[in-house]
Order: sequence, then structure tokens, then C-alpha cells
Amino acid sequence: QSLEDDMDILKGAYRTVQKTEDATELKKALTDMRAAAENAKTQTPDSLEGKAADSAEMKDYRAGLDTLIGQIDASKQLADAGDIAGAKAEAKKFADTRDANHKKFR
Ligand code: HEM
Repeated sequence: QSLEDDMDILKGAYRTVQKTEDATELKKALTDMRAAAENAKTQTPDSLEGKAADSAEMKDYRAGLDTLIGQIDASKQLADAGDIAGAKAEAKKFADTRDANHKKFR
């Protein structure tokens, strides 16, 4: 599963997170997003090709994904507690993390 595959999964599942009011569907989409973000951490983006895994740039890249994973977990906790509106409000923050990291690494 390539980084592009991971990003395509993030895109599709994020759309579901934003659209759905169904708790089961919401939780599944968040779980799918988390797995894709975890897999993306094992990859090297084209923009960082040749950088060592422990380089500052690669650490910054993985930190961006950890920020997203933290937000996904916060949203999932709210969804698990039955707070669908809260989970969706938390999920609005994903877009800031996406945009900031796309500026740096895409
Ligand atoms: C909700 C969060 C995010 C969504 C929906 C998203 C979505 C996407 C999409 C649709 C693409 C284009 C994929 C393609 O070419 O087929 C992409 C590319 C990319 N994204 Fe994201 N992204 C998200 C978060 C992030 C984060 C947090 C990072 C890094 C920390 C990141 C790094 C990248 C990079 C590096 C590319 C270019 C892929 C390459 O180098 O081949 N994205 N993203």
C-alpha cells in the first residue's frame, strides 16, 4: 500500500466522517483513517526522497501524521461516548493538519 493509497483512503474516509450522522459509520471511517495515517508513517514522500529515516525532515513528516492521529483519537473517543456532534466538531481540525502538512511535504 503506497503513500498515495494511504492518502486516497484518508480522503474517502474523511468525506464519510464529515457527511455521516451514523455512529457506526463514523467510527469505522475514523478507524480507517487511523490505519491509513499509521501506514503513511512507514513511507517516504517523494519530496523527501533520499532523506534518512532519522533525518529532521522525516521526523517532522511523521510528527505531522502523529498530530493527525491524536486528533483522530480525540474524535473517536467522543464518538465512542455517543457524542456524534462533538466527534464531528473535533474532525473539522483534521483539515488544518492536512493543509499545513501538504504545504510542507506534498
Ligand atoms: C485528513 C487528512 C489528509 C487527507 C484527506 C489527505 C489527502 C491527500 C490526497 C488526496 C493526496 C493526493 C494523493 C494522490 O496523489 O493520489 C495527498 C497527498 C499527499 N499527502 Fe495527504 N492528506 C491528509 C493528511 C496528510 C498529512 C498529515 C501528511 C503528512 C504529515 C500528508 C502528506 C501528503 C504527501 C506527502 C502527499 C504527496 C504524496 C507523494 O509524495 O506521493 N497528508 N493527501
